[in-house]
Order: sequence, then structure tokens, then C-alpha cells
Amino acid sequence: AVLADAGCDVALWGRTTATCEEITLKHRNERYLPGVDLPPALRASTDASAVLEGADLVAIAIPSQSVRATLEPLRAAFPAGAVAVSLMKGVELATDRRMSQVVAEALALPDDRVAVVSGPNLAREIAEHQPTATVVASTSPETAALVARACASAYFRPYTNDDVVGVELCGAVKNVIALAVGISQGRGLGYNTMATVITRGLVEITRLGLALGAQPATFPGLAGMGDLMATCASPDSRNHKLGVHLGQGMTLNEALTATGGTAEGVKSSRSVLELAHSVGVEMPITSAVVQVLHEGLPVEDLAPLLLGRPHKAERV
Ligand SMILES: NC(=O)C1=CN([C@@H]2O[C@H](COP(=O)(O)OP(=O)(O)OC[C@H]3O[C@@H](n4cnc5c(N)ncnc54)[C@H](OP(=O)(O)O)[C@@H]3O)[C@@H](O)[C@H]2O)C=CC1
Ligand SMILES: O=C(CO)COP(=O)(O)O
Repeated sequence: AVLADAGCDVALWGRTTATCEEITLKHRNERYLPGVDLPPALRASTDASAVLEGADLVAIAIPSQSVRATLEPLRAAFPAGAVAVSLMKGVELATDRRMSQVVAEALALPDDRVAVVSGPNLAREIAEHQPTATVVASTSPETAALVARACASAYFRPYTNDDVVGVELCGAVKNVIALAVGISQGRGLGYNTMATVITRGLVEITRLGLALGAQPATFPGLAGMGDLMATCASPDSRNHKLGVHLGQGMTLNEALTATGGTAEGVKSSRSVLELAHSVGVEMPITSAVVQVLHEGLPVEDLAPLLLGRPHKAERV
């Protein structure tokens, strides 16, 4: 819808016939965006080859852990010269790879034909044309500029960036921090706790990013602080919501069912922590979230675990 509103000729590929027909004929997607009118020019089909034919730009928006398996069969149909755009905010569990790396590998594309879009971009608000901005990152300035031109509209403002590593890590790790904020809110804790988790969460994101070669300026930007704020503040965020359910005492399975949709931080928390271990970076909030979600740590032990660590200077 963003691309169509920006003037692009857009075809969608989906795997469900009824959803594709609903989008093309009724300009609605009631399951994912109830009540939202989609641009009438949007058309959708389950025929991937037909949708990909002649495309200049291919935007990919599916759950991170399904990207490789979904894209590999499409490699032969991927249009020569087209740019792939990753909208995913996760890290592949089996390989600890960022999504632009998975996309490039699955489609056999060079880095300069891959871009990443990430920022404070909650889907429903965008679908309602509420103003927001985003970051378009690519190792190629030409590719980033092409994607930015394609998606810019009266309600959607893209900024280009060459720091793909930083932008992608911001998008993946903020989901883990939003889970921690949700857990604290589910336990009835207030704004001091929320601000502490967000601020120290940004420190974790920055530390990991710098160790992996990201640029410092990315972290206070839209993909970093911007998306962290949106996701941790919004009751619509799936990661935030799932954290609230856990904080209120649900098991992980109960919380996944109650939340619905994809909460990327659940799986990516593990791959992010593995990445941190691989470069010797300490991520106490991420580690505590992994322990609550996957290792049986009771939610009431999360805060004592974090606050009981040895005291230290703030900028370490
Ligand atoms: N929603 C949001 O506000 C934002 C999401 N993102 C990121 O975009 C990515 C996709 O998220 P989102 O769109 O919310 O995810 P959803 O869970 O809403 O799924 C989106 C699409 O992925 C398809 N899908 C689901 N599971 C699979 C699978 N196993 N294999 C292939 N396709 C599948 C769905 O198809 P079907 O209907 O047939 O199941 C649907 O068309 C995530 O990485 C997320 O972090 C980024 C910014 C904002
Ligand atoms: O990434 C998002 C907003 O920028 C969406 O967050 P959730 O995946 O938690 O819903």
C-alpha cells in the first residue's frame, strides 16, 4: 500500500487464494488490517512467477524464520536486475544471519542489490496514512535512493543510510527489548521501569551493533531509538503484547496464541544472544528475556536478576 500510494505499479504475491481475491476485488485484507481500505490499484495473486515478472523492486515481508525456505524456490523467477527489499526485523535462528544476508543468499544476489527498510513503522498506523518516517539502508547509495524514491509519499518519509548492519540489528533487537517492557507492564510496573529498560536496551543494541561493525550514529536514529520507542510504547506491537501476557502469568504457548501474528523477538532473542556471545558482548536484558521465554525463569525473578548484578559506571 505504501508503494502504491507513492505511485508505483504494485502486484502482491500471497499464498492464500481467498486473501489475494479479497485484496484485488474488495481492496481489503480483513484478517491483517480490519477496516482499512487498501489502494484500489493493488492486485494480488498466488502465482509468484507472474507477480515477479518485470518487477524493478521486490519487497519481502514475511516472518524471518520462513524467509530462506520461501525465497529459494523463487530464485529462478527473480527478475534480472531487480532490487530486493527486506522489511523483516529478525535474525535467522539456524545461522544467526541478518535478513539482508539471508535474502542475498537465498536469491543469489550481490549486496548492492539488496536494501533494508526499518523504522517506527507499525503496520496499522501506516495503513491509516498516519505520518511516519523510516530508514532505507543499502551498501549501494544508488539502491538506497531508488527504494527511497519508490516509497516516499505525503505520509511516509524515507531517510537513506549506508549502515545495513546497524539498521538491521536495531530492528531485530528492539523486539526483544519490547518483550522485556511488556513483561514489566504485565507485572504492573510503571514508567520508571519502562524508561530504564528502553534506555539500557538501547545500550545493549548499540554495544552489539558496534562490535559487529555498525556505525554509532544509527542507534539514536529512526531505526534505533525511533523504532524502540514505537514498539515499546504501542499496545499494538505483537512483541510488546506478548510480553504483557507473559508478565500476567501466561505460559509462552498461551501468550503466542493470545497475541496472534508474528512476534519476531521470541525466536530472534536466541539468535541475538548467540551473536552477542560470538563477539563477547554482554546483553543482560536480552539474556534475561531468553531465560524467561525459553529456559523457565519465572517472570517475577527477571527484575531481581537484572538489578542484582554488580554495580558499575553508566558508560561501560
Ligand atoms: N506488522 C508490522 O507492524 C511490522 C512488521 N515488520 C516485519 O515484517 C515481517 C513480517 O511481519 P508481519 O507482516 O507483521 O507478519 P505476519 O505474521 O502478519 O505475516 C505476514 C505474511 O507472511 C505470511 N506468512 C506467515 N507465515 C509464513 C510462513 N511460514 N511462510 C511463508 N509465509 C508466511 C502470511 O501469509 P498467510 O496470511 O498466508 O499466513 C502473511 O502474508 C516481520 O519480520 C516483522 O518484524 C516490520 C515493520 C512493521
Ligand atoms: O516493527 C514494528 C514497528 O516498527 C512492529 O512491531 P511488532 O512486530 O512488535 O508488532
